[in-house]
Amino acid sequence: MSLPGSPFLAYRGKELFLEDCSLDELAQRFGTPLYVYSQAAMLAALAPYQRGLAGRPHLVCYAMKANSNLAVLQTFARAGCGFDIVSGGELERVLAAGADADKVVFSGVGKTRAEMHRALDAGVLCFNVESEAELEVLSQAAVDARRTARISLRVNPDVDAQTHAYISTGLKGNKFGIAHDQALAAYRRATELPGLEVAGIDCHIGSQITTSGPYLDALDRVLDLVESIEAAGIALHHLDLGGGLGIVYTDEQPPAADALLAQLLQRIDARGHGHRMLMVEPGRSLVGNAGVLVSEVLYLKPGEAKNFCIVDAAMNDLMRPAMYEAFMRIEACRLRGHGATVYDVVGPVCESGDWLGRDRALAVEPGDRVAVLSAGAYCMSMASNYNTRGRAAEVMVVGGQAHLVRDREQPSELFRGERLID
Ligand SMILES: Cc1ncc(COP(=O)(O)O)c(C=O)c1O
Ligand SMILES: N[C@@H](CCCC[NH3+])C(=O)O
Repeated sequence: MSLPGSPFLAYRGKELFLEDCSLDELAQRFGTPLYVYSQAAMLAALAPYQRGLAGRPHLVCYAMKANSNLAVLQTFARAGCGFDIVSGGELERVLAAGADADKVVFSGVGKTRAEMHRALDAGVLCFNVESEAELEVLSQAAVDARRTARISLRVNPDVDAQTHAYISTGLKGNKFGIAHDQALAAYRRATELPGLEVAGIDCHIGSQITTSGPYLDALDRVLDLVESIEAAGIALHHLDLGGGLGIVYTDEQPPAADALLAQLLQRIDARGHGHRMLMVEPGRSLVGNAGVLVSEVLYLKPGEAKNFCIVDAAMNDLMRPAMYEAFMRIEACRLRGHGATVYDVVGPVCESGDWLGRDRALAVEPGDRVAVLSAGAYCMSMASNYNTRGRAAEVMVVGGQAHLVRDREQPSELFRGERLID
């Protein structure tokens, strides 16, 4: 029986497997909490993007904030992907993973001068600029570095992505991008400034988007702008459509990437923009359903109002439920014969917001392991050391073999760089 979201994850008899690896056995071998990723699932998620864009100049830039493990980055770099980064730290990571800087786009509303200098030295493909003020600073940085910064302006189309308020980015109340009405003036300014070369335009309206309507609305707004920018004599080489496509956590039905792209390309072609290089910046949809978090049941605590299943993973390992009240499926790694009890699945962190799932029917005993599904995106990459907890280890299954791709952080490593005062 395979589970929603991933054909790579299924029960075989009583045991939960990711590809050919029993999650219970991986937990015994590597300890818990443990993130486990399937490389095959990541590449399978990339395929519809590549299919959807085949035959035209394009670049799939993996938005690495979703999961920045080096082996994950290496997987996408070897598959020909570029990367969407949002910090100097992400730049160092992609370079360490063997990616080409000239396939990197640099997004983000708050790039520092130091980050701009490093990205200019590395030779990134494009800066996705998010304000006029940033344009001025980038121009100065490029002149100082005696380099040219290729730029695109991120436009805020004021379109509702119909997602959680915290992960909507394309509404005028959001901090992201340059307002549609101000974009043409910003492009004019960009052509006047030294050190800058206008390369394209981009737009990203939010994350976990499950219908194509908002994408089509945003595209229309962007193409309107492209037409007025080119009418003003400013050439745009590429069109970056951003990321944001949702995944299945429970019963969502997002369009497949190739189906979504077919709709967008039809609109692009119909309006006469088919010659442009196309870029996309998917994050969650490439990795989300390719990973699970495996955790051990420490204690079962029956209560008057609630039963608690206390596990060894916590909000510091996986904060989506605490932060967005996000629903993530939780399954036993080994099915038991007895009936299920309804539990809140919680971690050891000292916060009542430290929960991974509420009101979940589980048949488990202490020492059993559970898997939080769809945990490949925005889980390990958002982990922290809160309560001075070391971050989990990470394993990647490649061709049926499990590889430890990141060690568990040990408690004694967690105060490195701190000093006592004499
Ligand atoms: C500029 C930009 N590009 C791409 C992404 C990736 O989004 P997602 O992981 O939803 O595909 C994000 C995150 O929302 C983003 O801010
Ligand atoms: N962290 C968010 C997604 C943020 C997308 C980045 N702008 C989540 O877990 O859903």
